[in-house]
Amino acid sequence: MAGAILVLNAGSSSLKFAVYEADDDPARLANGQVERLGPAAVLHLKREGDRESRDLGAADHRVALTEIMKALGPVLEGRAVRAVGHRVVHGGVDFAAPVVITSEIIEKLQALVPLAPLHQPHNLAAIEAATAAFPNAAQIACFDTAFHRGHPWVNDTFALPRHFYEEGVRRYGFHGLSYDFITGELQRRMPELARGRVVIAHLGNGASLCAVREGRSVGSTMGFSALDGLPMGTRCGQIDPGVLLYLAGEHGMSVGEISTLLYRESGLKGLSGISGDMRTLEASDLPEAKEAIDYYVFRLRREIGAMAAVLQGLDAIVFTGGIGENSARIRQEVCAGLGFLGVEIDPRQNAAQEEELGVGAVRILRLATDEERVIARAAGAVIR
Ligand SMILES: Nc1ncnc2c1ncn2[C@@H]1O[C@H](COP(=O)(O)OP(=O)(O)O)[C@@H](O)[C@H]1O
Ligand SMILES: CC(=O)OP(=O)(O)O
Ligand SMILES: [Mg+2]
Repeated sequence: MAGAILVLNAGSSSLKFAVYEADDDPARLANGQVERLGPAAVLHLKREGDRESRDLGAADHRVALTEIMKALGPVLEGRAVRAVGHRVVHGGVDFAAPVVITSEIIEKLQALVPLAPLHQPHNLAAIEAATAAFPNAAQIACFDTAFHRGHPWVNDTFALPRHFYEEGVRRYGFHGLSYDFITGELQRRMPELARGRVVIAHLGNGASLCAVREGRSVGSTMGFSALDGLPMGTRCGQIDPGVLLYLAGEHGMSVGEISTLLYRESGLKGLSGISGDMRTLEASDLPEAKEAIDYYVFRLRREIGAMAAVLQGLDAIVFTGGIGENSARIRQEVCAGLGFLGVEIDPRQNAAQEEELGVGAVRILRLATDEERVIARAAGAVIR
């Protein structure tokens, strides 16, 4: 029976999936996602040039996974699933490369749930569901943190007493599977640029920047958790730790309440009071929507400047992720304030969603990311 590799990627607002042949550079048989998880989720499935979208109504990650498994029935018919590759957002200090999942590993990943509450529980639930559905398949974990593990120490630490670093209180960085894919694309298609100084902006529901030199991560805006750095759909991004002390001390907020506030009620959603979804905000005429976007753009520009300083110069900016790939407005507004770095965007090429957008000294690229492909390659290598 022909073999297949299934990939599951639980993001904070989406559950993405893909099925590949179990070959060397595996051909993709189908892919898609359940997006806008919440009260009005939508399932998209692409297969052999066919596209289908279906409203699911209210769906969380669990419901989404059940619907995806149903939708994949016909794709998997007559094929044995040899491996299931999982995105696991937090690998902590122990995991710097993909691993075959065992019960000991699950225990270690479980311990990291408090560090990535919007992702890790769903990643683990997907592992459990896939193990039950495909008991003979290898289950493989691929980590968002792995790409950043070669960070220089100054970029990896906080200015806390040193024993905290040993304990694992470090700046890990996330979205590593996406950065891995994009740097791979640069190496394959633009090798000269791949040797240069590149800032990759992964702007999805979660968002971060990665400073890449010679294909390796030397800095990122995300840190110990996926809260730091840029503002996101529902997450605050960088915040003065004094605010947290104030909330605990003066408002008497518990750890759980502060966690809910920072992970689920802040960012674009908190600022606008309307939505954490960029499409909704861009379509709104309310001043609060514009203000939330203004803050998003301001912080993005500020952090791109910081990453350019980490790299001591800038050869290219790459936009990727749901917002980076699709929002001409965000790309335009961000680049408009970066002329001093040699960043100049062509409004026509940008509006036309072309790949090359820059007309100044710094190249500006819009590239679609493919975290599932990176996971499939790793899973393929394991079963070979
Ligand atoms: N055409 C578009 N214009 C603006 N924003 C978009 C567009 N398409 C998707 N987005 C935004 O992308 C974000 C989701 O990104 P995605 O990378 O799919 O999320 P996740 O982090 O869950 O993987 C949402 O804020 C969504 O509104
Ligand atoms: C790490 C993270 O924030 O991921 P996502 O953008 O998929 O939610
Ligand atoms: Mg994502």
